[in-house]
Amino acid sequence: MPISPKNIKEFVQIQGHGVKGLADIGITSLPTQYIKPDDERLNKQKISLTKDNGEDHSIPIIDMSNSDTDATEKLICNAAEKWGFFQLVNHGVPLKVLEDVKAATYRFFEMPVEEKAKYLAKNSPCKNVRYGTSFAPDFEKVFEWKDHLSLFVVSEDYEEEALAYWPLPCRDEALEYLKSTKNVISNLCKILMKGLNIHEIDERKESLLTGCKRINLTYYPKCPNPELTFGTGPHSDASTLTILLQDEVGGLYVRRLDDESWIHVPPISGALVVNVGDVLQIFSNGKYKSAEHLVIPNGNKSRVSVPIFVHPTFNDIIGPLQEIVDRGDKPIYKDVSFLDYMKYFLSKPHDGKATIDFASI
Ligand SMILES: O=C(O)CCC(=O)C(=O)O
Ligand SMILES: [Fe+2]
Repeated sequence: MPISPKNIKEFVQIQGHGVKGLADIGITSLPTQYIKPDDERLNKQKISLTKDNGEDHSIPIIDMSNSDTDATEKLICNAAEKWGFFQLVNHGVPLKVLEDVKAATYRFFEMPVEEKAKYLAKNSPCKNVRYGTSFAPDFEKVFEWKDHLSLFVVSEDYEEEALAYWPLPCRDEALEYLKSTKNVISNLCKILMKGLNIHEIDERKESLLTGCKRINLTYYPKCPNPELTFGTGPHSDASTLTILLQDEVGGLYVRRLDDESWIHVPPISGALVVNVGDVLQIFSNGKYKSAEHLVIPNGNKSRVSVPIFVHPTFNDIIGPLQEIVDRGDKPIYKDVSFLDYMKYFLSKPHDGKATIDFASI
């Protein structure tokens, strides 16, 4: 079936075929709606090597099973300051849980369009379950080459809602992934707070850091011209922390904080990629940094990833943490409502690190 650029939006977004639908009918060149202007693309000059003269320059790889916990904690806080990104190995989440949620992602996206379309925003029986494409297609001039299923976890009794509404091909696996990552997430929060000299995490603080979560099952189909587009455009996350499971295909790049070049995040079997989000940069008054990152799709294979965005609740106000202000540090961010922050993030295309200006003083 030939597709003219005129009906791309109808086919991909409105009918819900997604970009996977375009890949499945075998398009051989990228529709113009996905082509980024030349000066915005990731060209080779902007990429730095992960290995140079035998030296490894990639983001830190941190082994959580190291018996020297002080040293591990320092590595984590240091990575959050200097990179905003690191990979965790031996984190305690069973490999099977990770493999199962990747397989479940394929199962969801391989369903017929009629099944997936039941979860489009206009059809979904639950507002916390959303199937969609690109990032913010209502606001983007150029779309991103990806489809996703977003599962929001907004309350303590999320399990009941999940059992009732999450799509069956991925429901149990996504729930298991969520449960199995709970410890590592709370452990990371504790360590990162300790690095700010905050030693007590009461219920209130726990909720501020991790009160809501969103799991995205993300599908980047094989792309006819990957060099002309983004699977995910340059952005930093609006989260406190993001825990990301990627498969073996690769294509995730992070912007280095020192020289602003982009560096590949090499897939490591069983590892979780962790990144600092804008909210933690704000909470820490700029000590921890949310780094920009992007995804280039692959020309030969589809790729899946499963991020968990960990964030405050939509009733929370975010700003530099009270302990930091009480210590006398001059706040560089003002208090803003997290709901407003999120609304702002979702009302524009991905635009690098610009969102955080919303909270800058
Ligand atoms: O798919 C990935 O590797 C990263 C996706 C991402 O950065 C995001 O969804 O915020
Ligand atoms: Fe991201």
